[in-house]
Amino acid sequence: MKAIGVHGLTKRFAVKRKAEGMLGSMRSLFRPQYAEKAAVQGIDLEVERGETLAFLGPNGAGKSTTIKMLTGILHPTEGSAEVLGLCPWKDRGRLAYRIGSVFGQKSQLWYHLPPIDSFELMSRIYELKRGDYRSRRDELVRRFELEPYLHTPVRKLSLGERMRCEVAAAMLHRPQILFLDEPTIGLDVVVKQKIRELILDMNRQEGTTVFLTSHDAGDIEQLCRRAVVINYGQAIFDDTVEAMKRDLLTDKSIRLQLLEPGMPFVFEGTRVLRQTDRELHLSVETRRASMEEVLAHLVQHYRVSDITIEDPPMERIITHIYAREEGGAS
Ligand SMILES: Nc1ncnc2c1ncn2[C@@H]1O[C@H](COP(=O)(O)OP(=O)(O)OP(=O)(O)O)[C@@H](O)[C@H]1O
Repeated sequence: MKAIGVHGLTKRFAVKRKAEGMLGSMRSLFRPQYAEKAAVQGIDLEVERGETLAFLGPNGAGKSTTIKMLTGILHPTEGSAEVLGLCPWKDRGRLAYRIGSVFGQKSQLWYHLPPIDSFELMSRIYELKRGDYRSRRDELVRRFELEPYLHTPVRKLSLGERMRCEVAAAMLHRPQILFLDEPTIGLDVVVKQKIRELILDMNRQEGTTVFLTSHDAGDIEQLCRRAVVINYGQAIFDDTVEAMKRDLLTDKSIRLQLLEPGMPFVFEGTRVLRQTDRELHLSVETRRASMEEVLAHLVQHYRVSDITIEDPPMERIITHIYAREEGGAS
């Protein structure tokens, strides 16, 4: 069943054009001139219920604007969208009962209240039955380990503590879709990991659809099965995260620990990144050199104590997609 269907979704903003110089500034003050800026340009997208989708793109690509349209915060200039069978900007109120959102840069909790009071207020806003609310709250407090912070005003919590409360708050009413805009920004690795595990748990146990934007490769790899990449407001890639890695992984890295110094390494299709008496670090272009042959060559010519083979980091893969688009290749 479909969770999200989007056709030709477009958003253009009217931005003030500031004339140069003092006189120009005065003129724009009294007679402002506007130009159109296209933030999202005709996006088509279908997301099935229970899917975990990474919605990716460089800064300013139009990700947040798309999420704002899908959650009903913004009206599009053109196009249509259906989220859980509702039009987000026309049925924003009804949709709010069925979706949850976390904006990493913006708190949804009441700043001066402790989280427990925010949860209570939200339960009223979402009109949850008392018994259901209490059992859900207690379950989330246990899973997210929130007990120590429940009674501390949000303003006194650390970013990591607050974000755990934010994600729990977004899940209080058992949303069918969770929109996450940079949910782990600024968090340390341990808290990031915890938040990812909790979101994945929700997806697996409750079938929650996850729509995530993030610049964090770990979020994408660990949370999402599918990736859509947008640039200049248009979708330029739509496939599984696995396929994104497979198609674009044109190199691998091999790191050897050596028992004794070896000869300078030379092999067609490879590049030496570092060679010392005890270490050899190579990059292998897999379209030009077979990994099997490179490994056989290494074992034959060097005394090896340890060997590690690594894929390039996700950041590089995504950078590659953007660069490919910039270069006009398909
Ligand atoms: N209210 C607005 N008025 C004018 N322009 C806007 C407005 N909101 C967004 N934009 C512009 O629309 C474009 C897309 O912005 P958006 O915030 O959707 O990008 P993003 O992909 O979420 O970027 P980031 O990764 O930096 O968060 C940007 O060029 C931005 O400056």
